[in-house]
Amino acid sequence: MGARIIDGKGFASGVRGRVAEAVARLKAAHGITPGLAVVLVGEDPASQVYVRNKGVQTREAGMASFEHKLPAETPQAELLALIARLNADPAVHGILVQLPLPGHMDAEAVINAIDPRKDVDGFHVLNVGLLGTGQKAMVPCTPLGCLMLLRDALGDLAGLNAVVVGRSNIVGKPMAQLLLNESCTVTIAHSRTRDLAGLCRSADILVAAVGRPRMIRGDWVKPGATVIDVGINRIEEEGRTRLVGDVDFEGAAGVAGAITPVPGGVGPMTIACLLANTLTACCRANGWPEPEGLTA
Ligand SMILES: Nc1nc2c(c(=O)[nH]1)N[C@@H](CN(C=O)c1ccc(C(=O)N[C@@H](CCC(=O)O)C(=O)O)cc1)CN2
Ligand SMILES: [Mg+2]
Repeated sequence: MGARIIDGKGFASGVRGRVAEAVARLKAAHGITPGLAVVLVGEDPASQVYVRNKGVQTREAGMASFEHKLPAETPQAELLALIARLNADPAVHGILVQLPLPGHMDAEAVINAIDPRKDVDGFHVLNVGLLGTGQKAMVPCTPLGCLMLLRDALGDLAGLNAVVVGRSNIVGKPMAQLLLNESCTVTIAHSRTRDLAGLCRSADILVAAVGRPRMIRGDWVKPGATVIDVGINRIEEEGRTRLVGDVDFEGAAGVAGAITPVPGGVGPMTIACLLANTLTACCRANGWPEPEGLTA
């Protein structure tokens, strides 16, 4: 195993510490506490864990946490009415609706009902457009976390060949956009891409976000490349449940220059960047300078 293991868990803890320091400064200087509202619809077990962790980490950073838990069968109009109240609430600087939503809801309509200035997930179509045109946006948390890890590992990313495997609105597309904004040469690959292995082997930066356990093999990785594994797949192996990424970690770590593990790589950056985005939204709402090193 030659690759440096990128410690996302440790890096995320540092980001949360910097957010907490900035929050303390805002409180002392202006008497304002950034507030994050998280909405969970239904009882999906993984979502319940993520929402609980968001609440805990929000409070640990000194911010106000508002949790709204609605039954799975809640009519969409009721969720939209809650979002309208949160949009109008001056104590709430960030709003997040946990995904996935129950099947009867139109996720796009729900997300686009959030005030874009409070859209700390960066999923609102206005923020997608702002990011796509290189303007100041709220940036989706997981890709923002990947970007922070890449900048830390590599410094200037300009001119590097980046391949993003996966084209979701939540990770793949915004990740590609962020890398393009860093002047990388970016290719988005997906299930219909031809010679995926060959394409991956051309990447200085390889981001895997496909949701298929260990799909990216060691011999798909260019020697010395930086591999960012966004996958979180629960598999049954040797009689127990294991969490694995979209990359064959053992194989890729023998070839790559640096690689994120699963767990403990990209995952913890998601909530750290949510806190950073909430702080950013609070600063922007009040016309204060943005926190340094916590935005794209
Ligand atoms: N509205 C949103 N919904 C969802 C998002 C999101 O960013 N916004 N992302 C995911 C879930 N998610 C946060 O919501 C999330 C996923 C994973 C982790 C994490 O820390 N993973 C750990 C492993 C945890 C485990 O054992 O399961 C890791 O990879 O090390 C945090 C947050 C979908 N929904
Ligand atoms: Mg991880």
